Amino acid sequence: MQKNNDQFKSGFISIIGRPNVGKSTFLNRVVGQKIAIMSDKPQTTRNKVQGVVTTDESQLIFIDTPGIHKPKHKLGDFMVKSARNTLKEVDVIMFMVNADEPIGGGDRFIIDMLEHTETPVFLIINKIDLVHPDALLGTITSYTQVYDFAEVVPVSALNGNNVERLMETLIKYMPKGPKYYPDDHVTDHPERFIISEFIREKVLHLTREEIPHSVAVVIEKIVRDEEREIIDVSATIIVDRDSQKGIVIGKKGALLKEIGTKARHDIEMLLGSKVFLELWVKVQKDWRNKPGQLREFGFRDDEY
Ligand SMILES: Nc1nc2c(ncn2[C@@H]2O[C@H](COP(=O)(O)OP(=O)(O)OP(=O)(O)O)[C@@H](O)[C@H]2O)c(=O)[nH]1
Repeated sequence: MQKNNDQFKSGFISIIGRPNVGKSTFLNRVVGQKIAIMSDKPQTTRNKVQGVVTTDESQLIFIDTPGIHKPKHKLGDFMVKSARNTLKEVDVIMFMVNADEPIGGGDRFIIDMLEHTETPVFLIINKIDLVHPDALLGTITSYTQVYDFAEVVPVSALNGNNVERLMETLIKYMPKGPKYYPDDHVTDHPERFIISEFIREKVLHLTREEIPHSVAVVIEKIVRDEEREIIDVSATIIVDRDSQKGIVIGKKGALLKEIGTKARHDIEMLLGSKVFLELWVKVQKDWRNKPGQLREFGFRDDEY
């Protein structure tokens, strides 16, 4: 039953943590739809992705911030700036860490960033399915010794263990507020962005360590062909170096074909239509260090 409007609670939650701690996995679990890219390689989430969870009494709006790390090049600067600014705007910060790894330099870097924030910070110990409960206590202590967390919640984003309790606790911290989004709204991003992320995800999965994060995907067109009842999608995969172009294409184009087949499947699910996907590969040297090109690929400094 819908509660009275003056009882409704809503707010914004930022998920931060070192790359690979499971932020996207968590988001996908609570939102219940594949909207944030998942990968076993670090730093695959580069744009802010919002997931919206609406219940009868509340609406939680999640911001999946890029993995915070010490900036190594221009792209890193964009990511850190974005993460830092979101911390000020939200109602709760979820600081997610790995249950099976000790506190490290990357975590301390984030904790330093949290020093000056007044927003309540939850310590989320993820991947508890990988550790013995006895080991958990030591991990918790190592974090609570260095920061005064508003809540400490161990979860497994993968199998859902304790996620429900985390959601209930989050709701407690939300202020009274409006329903910002309609009930069926799960993401703010246009289909274009999600499609490019699907393709990028396949490139990263299928090329393993050979292609680092130096890959961008630009969607050239999405056109519905009413007669053929098909959607034509054309996209360009942009890499740093000639050698990477060869890797992405593969022997006689085999890898590019596999990337295309897998991405097409996801895009068809998203759009609910048959899709014809055309992929190109282009070399654009050193694109990560050129602000002009970063903007062209969708990284906008002034948005943050
Ligand atoms: N065993 C286990 N694995 C998990 C859990 N949550 C996430 N993973 C795995 O950890 C890896 C990284 O998960 P992601 O969700 O992509 O991590 P992320 O924090 O979004 O990574 P970035 O986008 O790089 O910041 C994937 O292989 C997940 O399957 C968990 O609760 N248990």
